[in-house]
Amino acid sequence: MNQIKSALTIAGTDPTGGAGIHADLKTFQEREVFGMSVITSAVAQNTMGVQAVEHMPIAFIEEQLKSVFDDIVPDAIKTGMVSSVDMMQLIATYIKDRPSVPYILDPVMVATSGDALMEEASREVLKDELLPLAKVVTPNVPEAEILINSKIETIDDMKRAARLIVDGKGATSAVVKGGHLGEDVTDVFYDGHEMVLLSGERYETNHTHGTGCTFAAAITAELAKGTELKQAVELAKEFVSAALQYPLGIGKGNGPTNHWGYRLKGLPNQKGSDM
Ligand SMILES: Nc1ncnc2c1ncn2[C@@H]1O[C@H](COP(=O)(O)OP(=O)(O)OP(=O)(O)O)[C@@H](O)[C@H]1O
Ligand SMILES: Cc1ncc(COP(=O)(O)O)c(N)n1
Repeated sequence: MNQIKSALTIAGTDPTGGAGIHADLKTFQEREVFGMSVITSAVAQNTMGVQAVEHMPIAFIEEQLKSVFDDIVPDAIKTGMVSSVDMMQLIATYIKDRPSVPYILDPVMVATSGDALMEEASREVLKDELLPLAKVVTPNVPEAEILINSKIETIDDMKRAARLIVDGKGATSAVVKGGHLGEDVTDVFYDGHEMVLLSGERYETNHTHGTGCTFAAAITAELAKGTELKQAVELAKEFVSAALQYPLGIGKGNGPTNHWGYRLKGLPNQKGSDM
């Protein structure tokens, strides 16, 4: 029997289940990877916005990390909401200690509702300490603008951003996501050699809560299973597209995505096998 692969998400919570840790674990499960989680911050939020945030004490985040790593070393690690400099520096030590485990950095800064999820003071540490460790970094357009300190208005700007993040800042690869760039939902993937445009149909839906988390979690699950990098990103794009194509219709605001949408579309789960 093949050993089941596992993935760890280090992120914040969403009690309504659409974003953060919850979106990640649902995605891992759908991709047949054993999901584990370390909570950085408990967020009282829903599809309408963020109501309150409690950050976990650093010592307790470390206890959680130790609990996981003393027992089950993950096959891939993803970070989402990591608010403070101290949290980033702690997490960086765990990632550096395991250079062969792919690390996926979703540089979550602001929720869809506009609420801040990362302290401004953490931006430089994210750029200097986490970015160079990342196998893939997945900024949306506003996040990429902060990473490169310049405006992004076109696909060419997205390509320039991806180049600066990889060639300039040391990530192995980047996907600059286009969900916030007008009518187009083209994402730009760059791995230092190849620039690939990932295009897809734009679905007219406000059920987009957790889209970014879901996309990065799908990449994480694929890398945990050993899928090649470009293929992992392409599969994740199909996964998140299907999650938007079949909205669930719940929530009073920006509702959650449908994590089993890809099954309705008949996309394969494991390579070569239909669900
Ligand atoms: N309306 C849409 N239809 C189809 N695909 C979309 C749509 N909106 C976003 N996407 C895709 O979803 C993924 C996440 O993109 P986006 O730029 O929205 O990230 P994000 O800002 O981190 O997520 P969120 O909007 O949840 O905060 C990308 O692959 C993007 O192309
Ligand atoms: C705990 C947490 N992490 C991340 C997001 C961003 O979600 P999105 O994927 O919509 O950008 C969120 N709203 N809450």
